[in-house]
Amino acid sequence: MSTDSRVEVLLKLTDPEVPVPSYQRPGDAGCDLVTTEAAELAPGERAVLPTGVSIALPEGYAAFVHPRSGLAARCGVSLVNAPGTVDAGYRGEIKVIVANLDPREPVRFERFDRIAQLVVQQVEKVRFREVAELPGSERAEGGFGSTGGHAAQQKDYVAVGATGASDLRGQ
Ligand SMILES: O=c1ccn([C@H]2C[C@H](O)[C@@H](COP(=O)(O)OP(=O)(O)OP(=O)(O)O)O2)c(=O)[nH]1
Repeated sequence: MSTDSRVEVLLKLTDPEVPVPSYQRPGDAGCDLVTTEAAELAPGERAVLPTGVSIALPEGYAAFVHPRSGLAARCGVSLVNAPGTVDAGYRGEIKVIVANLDPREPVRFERFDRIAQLVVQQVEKVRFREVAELPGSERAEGGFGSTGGHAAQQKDYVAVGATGASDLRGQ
């Protein structure tokens, strides 16, 4: 009997030289994804980079493409859509939408540089039931800074379609 409790995910390499994504250390939540194309991003620029892998997740799972914090801290690299969502039914190559948020320095990726990490999670499917009134709660409609704590950065938020922006002020 197998003692391996890990969830099996089918993987196809769309680039045969790509290393199979793996966890760097025990306890890591994400496996690193590499770019198969070299790219240079000017400050503020973005690119959709191929990873050379496609997967078939079991039903009830999704994979999330997360930024790598080292790249973010050192180079200002983030993902435009962080976290990117890979649906269980998606069979195409996983792509990573990187952005260079550094205001001054360009960033260069070489082929097989690790640019993101993939976190696989179980996801619930819900069935929406429409009601006239929602049950009460302590937070009620408070949001967008309603608990305070960042007065120095306080700004007025204008919600698209909102009639009264004051509802959304963080105070
Ligand atoms: O960072 C990402 C995000 C998504 N995808 C792939 C897998 C996902 O299943 C598919 C669609 O993504 P999403 O649903 O986020 O995109 P959409 O803009 O809503 O497109 P669609 O209309 O195809 O759902 O694109 C990636 O490869 N990388």
